[in-house]
Amino acid sequence: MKKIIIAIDGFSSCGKSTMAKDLAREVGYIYIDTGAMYRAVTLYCIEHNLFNADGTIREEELKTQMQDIHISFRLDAETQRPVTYLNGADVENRIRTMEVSSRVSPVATLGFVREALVRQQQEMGKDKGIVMDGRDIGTVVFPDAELKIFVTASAEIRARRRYDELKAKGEEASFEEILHNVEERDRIDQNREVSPLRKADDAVLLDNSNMTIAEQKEWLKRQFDKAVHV
Ligand SMILES: Nc1ncnc2c1ncn2[C@@H]1O[C@H](COP(=O)(O)OP(=O)(O)O)[C@@H](O)[C@H]1O
Ligand SMILES: Nc1ccn([C@@H]2O[C@H](COP(=O)(O)OP(=O)(O)O)[C@@H](O)[C@H]2O)c(=O)n1
Repeated sequence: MKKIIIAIDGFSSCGKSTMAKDLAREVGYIYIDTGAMYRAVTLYCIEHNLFNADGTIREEELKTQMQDIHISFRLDAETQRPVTYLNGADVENRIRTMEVSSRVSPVATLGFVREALVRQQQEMGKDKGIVMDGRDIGTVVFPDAELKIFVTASAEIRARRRYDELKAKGEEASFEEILHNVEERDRIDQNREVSPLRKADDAVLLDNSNMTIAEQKEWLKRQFDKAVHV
């Protein structure tokens, strides 16, 4: 069967990576979470004092240090889930904190950051057989992807899902803070100059506000089956 590229974009916390990961496992494709890459660059900035006290980024310093930032994914042998590595260290949990969530979108507005990460993402997908999720996959990274999905759900539902997830991990979280973060990131992601978040004209729209994880998984599998059989 021919191998294709599946691009899944959409708003924050709506279930993109959940469905992308499930599909990749089921059909034997590679899964790449591009949000994890922007989060890893953000963690690097926090750990290397590249944020000023007012929250702005020391852009020139980050630009010269981009060549020192190496991001990779490895499969956890036990869970079979991908784990994000930054310069050889497992950062999977550290990139999911509220601190990183609150700083990542400004980092993702920087053209030189996007150029470096997009280049790596295109390299990862050059042999196809890949499911990639993010904000600009169907529009910029793989404009010729055979299957493009754009996912959305109401902000309250998305914040509730993220809140439940953090609670389950035992992390302190406030629903109001998460809702604010989700809305703020959507605003920055949609309004940035470089590769703003938008639905590609040929993407299939999915509002999963009232869908279960199992339902959206089946829906995506049907889209995949259609795309590989044309
Ligand atoms: N349809 C759904 N119904 C309820 N919870 C969901 C659904 N899809 C995903 N989730 C949960 O919502 C949270 C955010 O999902 P995630 O896949 O990380 O979103 P994204 O990749 O879009 O940020 C996760 O805890 C996930 O388990
Ligand atoms: N392809 C991508 C992926 C993420 N991002 C940025 O990285 C942030 C974190 O992405 P994410 O996918 O981990 O976000 P969640 O929806 O999972 O919280 C987004 O809010 C965007 O600012 C991006 O600009 N382009």
